[in-house]
Amino acid sequence: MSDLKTAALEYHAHPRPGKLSVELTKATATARDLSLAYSPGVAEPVREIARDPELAYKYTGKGNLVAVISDGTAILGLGNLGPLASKPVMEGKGVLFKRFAGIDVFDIEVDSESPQAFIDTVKRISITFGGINLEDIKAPECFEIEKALIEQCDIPVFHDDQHGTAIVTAAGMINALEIAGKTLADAKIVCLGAGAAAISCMKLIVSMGAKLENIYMVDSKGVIQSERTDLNQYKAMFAHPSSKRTLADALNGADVFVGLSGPNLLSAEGLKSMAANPIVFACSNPDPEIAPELAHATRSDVIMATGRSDYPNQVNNVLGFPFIFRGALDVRAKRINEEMKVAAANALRELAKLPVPQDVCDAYGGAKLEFGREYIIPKPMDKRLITLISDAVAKAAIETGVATLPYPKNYPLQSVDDVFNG
Ligand SMILES: NC(=O)C1=CN([C@@H]2O[C@H](COP(=O)(O)OP(=O)(O)OC[C@H]3O[C@@H](n4cnc5c(N)ncnc54)[C@H](OP(=O)(O)O)[C@@H]3O)[C@@H](O)[C@H]2O)C=CC1
Ligand SMILES: CC(=O)C(=O)O
Ligand SMILES: [Mg+2]
Repeated sequence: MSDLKTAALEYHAHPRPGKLSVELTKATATARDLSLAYSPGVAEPVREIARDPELAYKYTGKGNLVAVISDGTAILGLGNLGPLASKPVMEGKGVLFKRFAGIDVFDIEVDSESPQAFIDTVKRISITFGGINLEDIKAPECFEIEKALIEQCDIPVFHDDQHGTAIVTAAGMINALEIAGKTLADAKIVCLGAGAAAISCMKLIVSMGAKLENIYMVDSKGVIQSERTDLNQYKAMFAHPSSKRTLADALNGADVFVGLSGPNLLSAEGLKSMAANPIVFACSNPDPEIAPELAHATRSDVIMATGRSDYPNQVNNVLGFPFIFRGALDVRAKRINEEMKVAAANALRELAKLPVPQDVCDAYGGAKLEFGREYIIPKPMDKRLITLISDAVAKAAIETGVATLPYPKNYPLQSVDDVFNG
């Protein structure tokens, strides 16, 4: 077994199985405490909530509780391995929510026979939570599922692989283009993959200034172009007239490659054919579309990012979902709208340009981190993410009328420790 495999299995198994547990937030030392926490005292908040459902936010953990829910149909880039196998990833998302944004998570793995069964299950349990983070559900079913749940639930429902990924990718791409001396409006972009993450990423960058006709989306059958007759409605949005048919055709002269597909699908030859200062976001997890070592050996001018924690430039939705939900929960937003997503992307992009605190450099091996080819996007350990992204999201929610609470008194948060100092 490789060192990483052994260490990863050991980490998950010991000293107790898994990565999360439930903690108590109130005193439970005496009979008096128990008479408040349970019978008879618990009847009082029950009666209050029955009278006014909004009081669930006052008397229960609902307002700080997010469900991370999967059917296991697209677990990272590992494919459809079923709901139970997705549990380590869903627990992992719970770890990130808690560590970076102080949000409690129940991970829920649903064994559903159809998208409708999944929708019905999630809808029925949705009242438990302040928000729902859908995870690792494959396209195209994920689009129908998210749309239905947004319509049926009165709490934020957010498919992280779509929107979390899109927000972080857009931020990283705009910064990388700036470093390469290019612009989003002129960039020729190849997106390998046409699933949940890819469709949403390309939609967001178009809304932020990329031109649809400059985007070549490539699925397992080749370039998505007007003559294809096998496209679902989501892929069809990206079809335009083109003589390009293969990934190699699309890569020739391209400025940007975004991989949201699977491992080792970008060859050295393909990378060689890209324009000067090529930007490569090989975001498939855990194994990228091209290994950074091969990319750097192939092109000395490449600006390279992966979804992984162990290389520079981690373009991963961890930079988005904890802070976006924090902001949305704190103003009790009814949904996470486009303005909130763009606000998050811009906050993330701008943070990358600020001087990096020493503790963040220390957490990443001590090297000085500075806006440039090896640092296009902030690091997950940067405490300023909660300050800036959650603030931007909360303000955008208020400005666009989806917030039901005013700007919080404890904002902008300086750290996770500030969350309950309202
Ligand atoms: N770094 C990050 O933050 C994130 C990374 N990802 C990564 O993106 C990838 C896709 O995830 P997701 O969108 O949720 O999954 P989906 O199942 O929704 O989409 C997978 C897509 O990959 C395409 N694909 C698979 N194999 C090939 C191939 N050989 N050539 C071209 N395209 C191929 C599929 O093509 P077809 O449509 O023809 O079947 C499909 O469009 C995963 O590797 C995941 O780890 C996802 C979210 C976040
Ligand atoms: C990062 C993530 O959500 C994924 O690869 O699916
Ligand atoms: Mg995912």
